[in-house]
Amino acid sequence: MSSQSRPLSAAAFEKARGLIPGGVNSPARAFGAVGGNPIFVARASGPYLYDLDGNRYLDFIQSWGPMILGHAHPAVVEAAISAVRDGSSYGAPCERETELAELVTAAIPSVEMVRFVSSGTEAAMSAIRLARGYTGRDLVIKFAGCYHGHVDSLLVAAGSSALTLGVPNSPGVPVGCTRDTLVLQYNDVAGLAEVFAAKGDQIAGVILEPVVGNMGLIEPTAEFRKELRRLTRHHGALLIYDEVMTGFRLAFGGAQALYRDTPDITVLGKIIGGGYPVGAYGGRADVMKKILPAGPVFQAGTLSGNPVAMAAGVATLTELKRNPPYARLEQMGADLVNGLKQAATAAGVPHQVNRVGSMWTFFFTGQPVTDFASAMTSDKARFAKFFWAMMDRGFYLPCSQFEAAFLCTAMTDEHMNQTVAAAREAMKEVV
Ligand SMILES: Cc1ncc(COP(=O)(O)O)c(C=O)c1O
Ligand SMILES: NCC(=O)CCC(=O)O
Repeated sequence: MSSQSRPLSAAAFEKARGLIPGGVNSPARAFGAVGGNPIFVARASGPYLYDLDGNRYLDFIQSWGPMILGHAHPAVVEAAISAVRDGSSYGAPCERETELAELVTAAIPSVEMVRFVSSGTEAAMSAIRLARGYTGRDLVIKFAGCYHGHVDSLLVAAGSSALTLGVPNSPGVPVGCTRDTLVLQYNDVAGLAEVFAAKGDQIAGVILEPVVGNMGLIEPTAEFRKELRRLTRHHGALLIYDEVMTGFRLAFGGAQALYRDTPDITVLGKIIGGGYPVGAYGGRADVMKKILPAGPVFQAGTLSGNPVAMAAGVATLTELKRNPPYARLEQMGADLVNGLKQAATAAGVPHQVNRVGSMWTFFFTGQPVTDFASAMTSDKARFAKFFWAMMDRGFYLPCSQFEAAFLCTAMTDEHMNQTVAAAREAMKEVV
């Protein structure tokens, strides 16, 4: 595909910028790290996005993860339409909530009970409050470069757009809100042991992305996971897996199924709402029963358990259960990444590619990427050039080096081949 022209997107962005800060409702989509204007999406279908100017892109963002079945999957569309016809929100319980809760708890054994909210941010915030309420302790450990939404106490050394746009610790977050947040390096077993030795009896919980997507994709070591479980258990702290990205993506039961881990609390979002606003947190029944009105820990929401989001979530999980795509996504991911590595090697571009299943990141660095510091060795200017070289060929990659890319079930081997062929050309433009 030749270089694309986007005057209508440019005009739409200009107009939005006068009305919406930065022209966007979430900074991750502003193209801040790569320069230039974001595309404005007119519609999306299967693996493709179409912009206002009529250009088509193979979409490796997939709404930052939720659209594992691709855009506008017929079963999800039907379920949502049917739910809307029954009324969009009640502020009263309905059976669609229980139906999704049944699917989630059956898929993830550590989640015996689940509470639905409206975003991943809300879910992570509530999970932290629950851990503190349950243990009667204040300290929470998080890891540099992990992102858990924009809740004040977790917006410390945060990944995703906070990192990309240079505000891992945002103005407006009072020191008091983050005083009880301890930040460690991902995969740093010695650091973890040290903090638990010093403060173990004050630690309410440890929250992490069990596979990180928000500083680019980073895998946990087996030792790190093992020590996390051992130390939290030993010291009476709760282990919180933030599976907003990985839940129902890396396996039906999430990263914890892949690794056979058992966290105390799991944070969910994205896929479980099938593209509608949703979040959830769940875990051991004795812990979850501390939430109001079963227990004293407050958490509420007008649109929590929204029937349209529940219906879309039920349709998505039902489809994933009926036709498990994980083996095929794994194979497509492996083929794609091998092709990208070959393209980079042929062009003499130093690189590291991290991948778990259908999530991957191509880092422009020669050094293995295992934590925040090694992710930072990437050549961001080269990444930006590659991003635009791929955009111009019709491939929509994450617009930051520090984000994961996603595959969806609507993609085929042919799409992977096309992507590799485009990358071969694009790599020549970045050296
Ligand atoms: C791991 C993780 N946790 C939490 C969140 C926050 O979710 P949301 O954007 O729905 O608030 C995100 C993504 O944004 C995420 O990737
Ligand atoms: N890693 C980025 C996200 O997952 C969220 C996108 C957004 O905040 O728009």
